[in-house]
Amino acid sequence: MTYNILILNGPNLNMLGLREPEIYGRQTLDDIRALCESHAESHGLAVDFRQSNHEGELIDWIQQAPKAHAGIILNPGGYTHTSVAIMDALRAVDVPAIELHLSNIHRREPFRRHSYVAQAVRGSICGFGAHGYLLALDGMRALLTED
Ligand SMILES: O=C1C[C@@](O)(C(=O)O)C[C@@H](O)[C@@H]1O
Repeated sequence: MTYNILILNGPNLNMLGLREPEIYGRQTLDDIRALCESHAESHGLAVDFRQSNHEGELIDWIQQAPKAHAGIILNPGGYTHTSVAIMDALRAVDVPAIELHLSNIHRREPFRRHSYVAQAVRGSICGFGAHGYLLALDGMRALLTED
């Protein structure tokens, strides 16, 4: 069985490669998409990889996920720390979700230590750069095959 995983990227992640490379690395979001697609393929998963700078669009995608996706991996960008609405959307759908950050949000400014999204997900991964996406795919596969 091939599980289709929705990977959502929030605001400013389209700027990866240019954006604060000392924090987020030099890989672009397209590089990360390619890494995810090849990792997924070799692990019996399919990925639907998306990015939006708009909170409502991310919420629409979360709401629609149960129609086509077995799990959600979400890097909410700055909405991590502000969005009750994204937390509520994740709670509204019966699909397991994993929160992901490239940087270690616990070692940065104090306002990044709080995540609304963390309260609506099965687990969180942060601080491993682009490799975190692959860890999240492995974690999602384990969740789906153990459930
Ligand atoms: O946009 C981002 C990226 C981020 O989610 C990360 O991947 O490390 C961490 C957030 O605090 C920040 O606003």
